[in-house]
Amino acid sequence: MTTQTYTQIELLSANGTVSRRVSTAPPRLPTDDEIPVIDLAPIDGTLDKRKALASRVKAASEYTGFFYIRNHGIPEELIQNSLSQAKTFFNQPLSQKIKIDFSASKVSAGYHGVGSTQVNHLKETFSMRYDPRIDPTCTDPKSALEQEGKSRDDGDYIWKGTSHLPKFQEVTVSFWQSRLALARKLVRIFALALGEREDYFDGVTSHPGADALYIHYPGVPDVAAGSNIDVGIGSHTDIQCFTLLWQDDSGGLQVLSAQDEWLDARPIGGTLIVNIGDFLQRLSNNKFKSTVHRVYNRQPDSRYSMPFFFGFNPEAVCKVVPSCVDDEHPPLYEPISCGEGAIGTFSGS
Ligand SMILES: O=C(O)CCC(=O)C(=O)O
Ligand SMILES: [Fe+2]
Repeated sequence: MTTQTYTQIELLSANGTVSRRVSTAPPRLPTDDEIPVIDLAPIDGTLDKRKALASRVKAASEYTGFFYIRNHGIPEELIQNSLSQAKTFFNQPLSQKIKIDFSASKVSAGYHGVGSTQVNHLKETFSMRYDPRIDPTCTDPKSALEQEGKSRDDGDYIWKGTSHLPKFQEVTVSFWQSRLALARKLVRIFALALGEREDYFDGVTSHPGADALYIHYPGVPDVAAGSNIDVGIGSHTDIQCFTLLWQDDSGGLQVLSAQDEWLDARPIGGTLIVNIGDFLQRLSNNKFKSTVHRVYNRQPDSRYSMPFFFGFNPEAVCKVVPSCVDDEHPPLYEPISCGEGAIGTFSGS
């Protein structure tokens, strides 16, 4: 009989640095229950179909907090075009990329070079955030910007510094819009999965957190020699409600199982990954799991991924969802806003 051995890791969460027990065994493939592939086609079907979908989402959210989605409605061509734009952007000389330096941006968007965020990693990122001007459901973007105390120029910074790249803005915005629409549909499934009416969160998603990243993990030419360095993203949880993640074929994403073992969340063609973030775990009174994950890119080639982090309206104060509270499960958390929960932890990483 083999015995499992464990070690402790330190990781970043919305509650600061926390320590977790982790098996020292190499990552294994997840079972179908641990990280299921869920067909999203019923999302546009009848209420009964949406409820059946919600019960699958509930099971996955309560177990590992990660699942793949198939038939998500985002055209493969748009994903591939976005990937080409990401590659074109990162292939530029550093002098060009830092024209949209993240630290000089007024809206926390832009370029982060290798080694510039607090999570251990070897990666560079391009990030954009929610902008009412490109949200097709926003009827008055001008006053929305004024309310947030922002000007058009703040949001234009990343587009001005990339305007020499043909179609970069057009494709990047279009991919962002398609994931925003998908996230707004999915949040209604989460509402059902939590035992509420499906419009429960609608009021807090009019100008939601919607941060989209292009990530480039450079390859490690001599993997054996580099085996001691961090190659990817260190262990962390995502801080908002949920993440929609596209990853290329490289592999390397590892997810902590309910039994504290690393699972290999391998890429599956035609799918995106959805994972629960800290804020949704909090609103669910810990029923849904915001799960620790990390990325290793131990290969000579570059790895690319494109995550989209979805949160609620930053100022909306949200309480633990009533259906997750009863005499035996009193609320574990005070009401808080998604913006407050994320303060200090979002760094474009
Ligand atoms: O690159 C990936 O596959 C995952 C990225 C990630 O976990 C993150 O950016 O929070
Ligand atoms: Fe993550």
